[in-house]
Amino acid sequence: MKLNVVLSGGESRSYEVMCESGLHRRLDRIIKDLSRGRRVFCVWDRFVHGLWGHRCLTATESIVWDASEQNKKLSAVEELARELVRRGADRHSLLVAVGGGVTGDVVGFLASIYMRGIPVVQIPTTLVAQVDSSVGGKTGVDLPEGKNLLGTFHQPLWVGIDPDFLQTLSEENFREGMAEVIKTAWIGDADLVRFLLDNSDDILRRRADVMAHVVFRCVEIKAGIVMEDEKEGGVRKVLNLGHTFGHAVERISNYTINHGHAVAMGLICAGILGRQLGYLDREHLNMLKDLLSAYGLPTGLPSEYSPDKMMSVFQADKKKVGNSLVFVIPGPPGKVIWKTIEDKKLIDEVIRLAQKIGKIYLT
Ligand SMILES: NC(=O)c1ccc[n+]([C@@H]2O[C@H](COP(=O)([O-])OP(=O)(O)OC[C@H]3O[C@@H](n4cnc5c(N)ncnc54)[C@H](O)[C@@H]3O)[C@@H](O)[C@H]2O)c1
Ligand SMILES: O=C(O)C(=O)C[C@@H](O)[C@H](O)[C@H](O)COP(=O)(O)O
Ligand SMILES: [Zn+2]
Repeated sequence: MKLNVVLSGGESRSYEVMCESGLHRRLDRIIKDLSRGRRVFCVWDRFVHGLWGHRCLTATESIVWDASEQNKKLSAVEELARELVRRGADRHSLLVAVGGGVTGDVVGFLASIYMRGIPVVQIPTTLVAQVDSSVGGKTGVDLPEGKNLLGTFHQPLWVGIDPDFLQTLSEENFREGMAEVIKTAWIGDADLVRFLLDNSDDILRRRADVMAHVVFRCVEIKAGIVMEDEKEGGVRKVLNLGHTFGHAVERISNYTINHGHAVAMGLICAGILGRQLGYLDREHLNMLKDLLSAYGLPTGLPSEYSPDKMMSVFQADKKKVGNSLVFVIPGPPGKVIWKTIEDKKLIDEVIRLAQKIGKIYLT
């Protein structure tokens, strides 16, 4: 399965996303063709290299790095850049990011600034990266003050997704990816939401054909939004559903809560906000909760994420306009809006309700 992401500027700014089981075996050949004689450097997540490095991209020069959210920071970008210089990478070189969303974001960012910008190919190996981060060109690193506060838009030259990579993912990381799948389905496709509810056993077993369908459909939804609004001037904000709350959770936890779990908590908060505003009915809020629960994801907010702490971290949210916070709010599956919320008491109330949602909405 393939699709083209066509950005404003036309064909010259389009790129292919290929999703195919077994693709990892063809990557050396494909990258060689894409490189057109340029030197290629594959930057691998060290852990993924240990699992997959002998099975693919063996003909390409490798650099490994210790990928983790704690290491998604500017100093890691500098270290990798210096390694590239030592190895003779120049402005005609091509980078290939092989790993999860952290590797994709960091290597994408590095590519966007290395000698003022070189191309990057994304080879996503986690579910988060396959359904979300490898497509759309957002790159970046965290600051102690907040998530992804330094970054660029740098669209990849090509994206190669092989659902086979998902077979070696830990249970926790697979479930984490399901939070972004649920987010994407809720934004763009009521049928996919139904599919996720009806097929949780096959999905949790990572049945290859089912996963290929889920991953590709998410990529189609995300690519459609990115094609409409590459740099988040408008509709792309919906891809941030659950992220205002989620990013605050990540930051408050000092990045010890992983992105997917934080997004799951954020989706519940956003759902409660939708309910309070009369945009999401009780039945659909319960459906969202059931969906998260079917995939073993959090369905509420732990009590340590108090309204005061959350409020102070929201100040670093990139969707803020002046002093006003902008929240993405779910309606029924397939319908999402964004809205400026001035009423701080309402957000306070939402956070409190998220801490006891089981009692309030399901009895
Ligand atoms: N740019 C975007 O649009 C975008 C979208 C979504 C998420 N993100 C970012 O992505 C990051 C989260 O991504 P992630 O969940 O992939 O985290 P990650 O890259 O840290 O990977 C999670 C873990 O899985 C391991 N791993 C990777 N591939 C594996 C495989 N095939 N088999 C076994 N283990 C494997 C990694 O070593 C790591 O320990 C966050 O920083 C988030 O902000 C960015
Ligand atoms: O691609 C997008 O746009 C997204 O918002 C996707 C999110 O899942 C992702 O976590 C992204 O990194 C968040 O971006 P940010 O601009 O809120 O930092
Ligand atoms: Zn995300």
